[in-house]
Amino acid sequence: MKSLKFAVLPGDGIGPEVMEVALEVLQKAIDGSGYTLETTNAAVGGAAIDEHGEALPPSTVKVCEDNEAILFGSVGGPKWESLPPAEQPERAALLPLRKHFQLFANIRPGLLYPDLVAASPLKTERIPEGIDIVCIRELTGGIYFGQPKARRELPDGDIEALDTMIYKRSEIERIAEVAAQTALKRDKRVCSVDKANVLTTSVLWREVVTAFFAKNYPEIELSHMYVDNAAMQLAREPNQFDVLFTENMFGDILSDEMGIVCGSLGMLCSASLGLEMNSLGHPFGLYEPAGGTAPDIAGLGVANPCAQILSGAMMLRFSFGLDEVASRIENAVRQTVESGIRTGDIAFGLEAVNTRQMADAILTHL
Ligand SMILES: NC(=O)c1ccc[n+]([C@@H]2O[C@H](COP(=O)([O-])OP(=O)(O)OC[C@H]3O[C@@H](n4cnc5c(N)ncnc54)[C@H](O)[C@@H]3O)[C@@H](O)[C@H]2O)c1
Ligand SMILES: CC(C)[C@H](C(=O)O)[C@@H](O)C(=O)O
Ligand SMILES: [Mg+2]
Repeated sequence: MKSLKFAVLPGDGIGPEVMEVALEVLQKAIDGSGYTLETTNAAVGGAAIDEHGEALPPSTVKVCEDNEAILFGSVGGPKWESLPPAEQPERAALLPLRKHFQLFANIRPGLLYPDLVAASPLKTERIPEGIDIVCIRELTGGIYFGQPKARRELPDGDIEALDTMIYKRSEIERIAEVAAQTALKRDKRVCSVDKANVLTTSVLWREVVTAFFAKNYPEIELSHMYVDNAAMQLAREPNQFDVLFTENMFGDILSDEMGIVCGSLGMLCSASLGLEMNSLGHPFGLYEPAGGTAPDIAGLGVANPCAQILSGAMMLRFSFGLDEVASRIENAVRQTVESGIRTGDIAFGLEAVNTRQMADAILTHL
């Protein structure tokens, strides 16, 4: 038996709830395939603060380093919001993990099945065929990581705080390559989103992206859009996009918008990849739902597990090369949703099921 060796970091809030059933789905999907799951659990986020006194204990980093991929839940929540900002789960665990493994390429598919259009806040006639776009978000640069970050009291008693937005040409080129490779497997259209009418980093972004595509990928149709317009266009006509390509913070904001336009954040999975390969010769990656710990429904057992399950499918595809198994999981999720079995966030008129029932239905479609 060959083993699929990955780290499991459930985190906080709905993280452990959706992780538990996602692992069952992965297990069933590989049953009889000659593979076995070899998972190692590690504490992260608020759960790790409670257990070990820090959000990202060295032992957790070690577990991640010793594995071929990371399946991540989500971190954060009201319980830890009163801690000093630098110690909070998001900043002290998730961002350092992304940086540590240089996971600069965040891939978030915005897929709305035709049967689910009623769950989108958009009018059905605007999206009769559903939605199929993908957001490529730069994940280890920009204002999230730029130094200095500071907060200080001024002589007149006022207070100021600053974040710094920095991009290097090399950082822009390496994520442009990911956008291009993604587009080549799709409709060969990339829309690069920036704020080049205001930001210096965006001026560089646009220059570098334009030159990069002209030189390396003339067959791809490249367009540029300001981020404010992109936010509006995404709500107006999402299918005008094929690959939506942008920097870190714009991608964070636009991908949540894409999530709801595609029915629910509970459906939005993601893969974060770098250049490092695992011992199997596939990209090492971190796979996580794009949404958070959903404190408003955590503990109730009603969260939508699809984003976590689909993140697991992305892991099988990218980090283990198991395309066929990944597709089977994606089909099982799709068939379940199409059969009308839905958690509350996507039920819209149908009777809502809970996390367990949703997962059971997905299991029966495998
Ligand atoms: N990757 C991560 O770890 C991650 C991502 C985003 C937010 N967060 C953290 O999560 C906490 C809550 O953040 P927030 O409330 O702004 O965003 P959120 O994504 O947790 O929740 C926003 C809304 O979406 C809903 N939602 C999200 N996932 C869902 C699912 N699977 N099923 C059903 N509904 C779902 C929630 O119920 C809520 O109404 C914060 O601490 C935030 O920093 C973590
Ligand atoms: C929790 C937070 C740090 C994170 C981000 O902003 O990248 C999240 O919102 C996401 O979209 O993955
Ligand atoms: Mg986000």
